[in-house]
Amino acid sequence: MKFTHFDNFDIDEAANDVALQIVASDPELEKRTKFETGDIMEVQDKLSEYDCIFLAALVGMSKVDKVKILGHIRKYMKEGGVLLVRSAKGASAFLYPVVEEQDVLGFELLSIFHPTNDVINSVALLRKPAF
Ligand SMILES: C[S@@+](CC[C@H](N)C(=O)[O-])C[C@H]1O[C@@H](n2cnc3c(N)ncnc32)[C@H](O)[C@@H]1O
Repeated sequence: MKFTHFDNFDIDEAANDVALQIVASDPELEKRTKFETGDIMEVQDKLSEYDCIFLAALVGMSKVDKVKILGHIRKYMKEGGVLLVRSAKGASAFLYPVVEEQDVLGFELLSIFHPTNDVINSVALLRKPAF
């Protein structure tokens, strides 16, 4: 992704500071990357600017919070936009919240992938339908 711009939202300023230091090791990537500190639940119209949104596994630690955050993102993201949600299966569910089909109402579920190697997180690929 040589021309893609990345906007990162994290509620924790320290997490963004560390991420910024990592990205700064690649000056060309740094130019295309922004970090904003704040609760994703406070981000509204800005979400409609993105073709693709990645939701980190630990954003929404309980099922109730995760479903609320998924609903918030669905409300504001662009129609036809893609949302990649990290999930878990088996023992990794002790560490990370599991996202199931019934949690992603209003999205088109494109794919769920459960890795069988040493990668911990599963991923669900969703699309907001274009009406
Ligand atoms: C697995 S870490 C990802 C860190 C880093 N932003 C990245 O993408 O590599 C999950 C991050 O989600 C952040 N987070 C949790 N709840 C959030 C929320 N409601 N809004 C924004 N960020 C949140 C935490 O502060 C934590 O840094």
